[in-house]
Amino acid sequence: MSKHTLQYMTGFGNEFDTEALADALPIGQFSPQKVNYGLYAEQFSTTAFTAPRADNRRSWLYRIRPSVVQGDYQPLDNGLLRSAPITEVPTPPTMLRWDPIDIPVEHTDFIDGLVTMAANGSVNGQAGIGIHIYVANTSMHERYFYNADGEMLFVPQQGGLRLRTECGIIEIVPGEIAVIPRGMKFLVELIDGPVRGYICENYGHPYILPERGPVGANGYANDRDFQYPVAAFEDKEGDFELVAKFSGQLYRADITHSPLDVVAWTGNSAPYKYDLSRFNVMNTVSFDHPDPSIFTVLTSPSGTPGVANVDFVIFPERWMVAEHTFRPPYYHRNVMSEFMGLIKGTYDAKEAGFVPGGSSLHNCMSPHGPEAEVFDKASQGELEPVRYENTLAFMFESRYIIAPTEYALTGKERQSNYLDCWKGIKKHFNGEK
Ligand SMILES: O=C(O)Cc1cc(O)ccc1O
Ligand SMILES: [Fe+2]
Repeated sequence: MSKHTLQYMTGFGNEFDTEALADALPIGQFSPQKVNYGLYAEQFSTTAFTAPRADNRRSWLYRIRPSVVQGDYQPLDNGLLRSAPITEVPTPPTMLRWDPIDIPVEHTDFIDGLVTMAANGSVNGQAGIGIHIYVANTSMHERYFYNADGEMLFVPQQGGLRLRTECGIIEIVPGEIAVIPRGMKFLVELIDGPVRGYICENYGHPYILPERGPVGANGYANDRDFQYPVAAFEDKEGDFELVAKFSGQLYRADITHSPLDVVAWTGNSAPYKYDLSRFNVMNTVSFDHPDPSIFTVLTSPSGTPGVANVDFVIFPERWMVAEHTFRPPYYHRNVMSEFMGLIKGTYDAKEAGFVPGGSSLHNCMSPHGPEAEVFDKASQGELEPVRYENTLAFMFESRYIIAPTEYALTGKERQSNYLDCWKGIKKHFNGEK
C-alpha cells in the first residue's frame, strides 16, 4: 500500500468543521430533528461535560449508524498487554534497559503485536500511563479498535502507519507522532511493510501543549503544526470485529458494519499528527546543560501545577554550543520517573547499547547519566560548536513510579548487563585540584 496524499486541517485543539459530503454538517445547532442524508448525530466527549471551557474536549459526529449498533462484548486474551497497577512482579529500583522487540514472522496485526513494557498510576482511577511497544507485519483486517482506558500517543520507530479513524485518515512515519483520543474507533494499516514503535497510553488528562513562560508567544511545538484529518467515511457491511480495551481487559464484539462511518464532524476532540522536525528547539547559548523539560512536546497535567502525569519529551538534532560545560546529560537522580526510547541514531549519554527500538527505564530516584566512555570524551574534548546529528530519542517522564511488567523484567530483550556501562567510571580524585 503506498502513501496517500492526505488533506489535513491545522491548529492544536481547534474547533474544526469537516464534511465528506456537501451539507452533511448541521449549521447553527448540533442535534437537528433530522440530519441531512439521514445521518445520526452522536456526541463524543473526552473531558467531563462540565470541564472548564478552556479544557473541554468534545466533538459531534454525524454518522450512518450510531455506535450503539454493535454486538455483545466477550473477553479476549490480553496477550502481553497489561494495565496499571502492575502487580504481577515487584518494581525494583534497578536501572533497566532493553533491546528492541523483534517483529514476528507469524501473522501479527497491531492489536496482536502490543507488548506492555510498564505502567503506572491506575487505569480505573484515570491517572498514569501504560507504555507499550507495537510490532506488526500485517494491517488490521475487518477489525476495529477503541481504547476506553486512555488516549494513545504513537511514536513510530520503523515503518509507516495509516490510522483510519472515525474522524478521518492520518498517516505517520518515523519522526512523526500521532495521538488518538480515548474511545475513538480506528484501525491500523501498514504503509510499507513491517512496523515497530512505542505507544504511550495516557490514562489521565488529555495532552496539551506546555506553557512557554518567558520564551514568549512562539517556539517549542507551535500550535499550527498539529494536523487533524478531514472527514472520510466507509459505508461497508460484513462480518467485522470491534475490539475494545476497557478497564485493562480486551473485549471483542461482532459488528456488521464499518464503525468508521462518520460523514461529517465538528469539534475539538479528534486525532492529530505532528512532525517532530517542526519542534523549535530551545537550549543554552551560554553555558550548562538545561533540564530536558525544555524539549517537552506535549504534557498531560496531573492536577499539581508543574508536575506532569506524563511529559512527552524529545531529544532532537540540534547545535551544541555551551561553553566551559560538560555537554551530555548530567548525572542525576530525579523524583520523576523516566522511560526512554530511541527512534534513530545514537543518544548523547549512551553511545553503545541503547539502540533504535530499544528502551530504558530510570525510576524515581534511581541514579543515571553518561556511560564511562561518554564521560571521558566529553570531559576532555574541544568545546567547538557541534551539530548533533543522526539522533532522535524521546522520554515519557511521569510523576508516578513506572512499574515494569513481568515480561519486561524476564523477557529476552532485557539487558542484564546494563549497569556495566557505568563500571568503567574512574576515580580521578587524589586530593589535588
Ligand atoms: O536521563 C536522561 O538521559 C534524560 C535526560 C536528559 C537530559 O539532557 C537531562 C536530564 C535527563 O533526565
Ligand atoms: Fe534522566
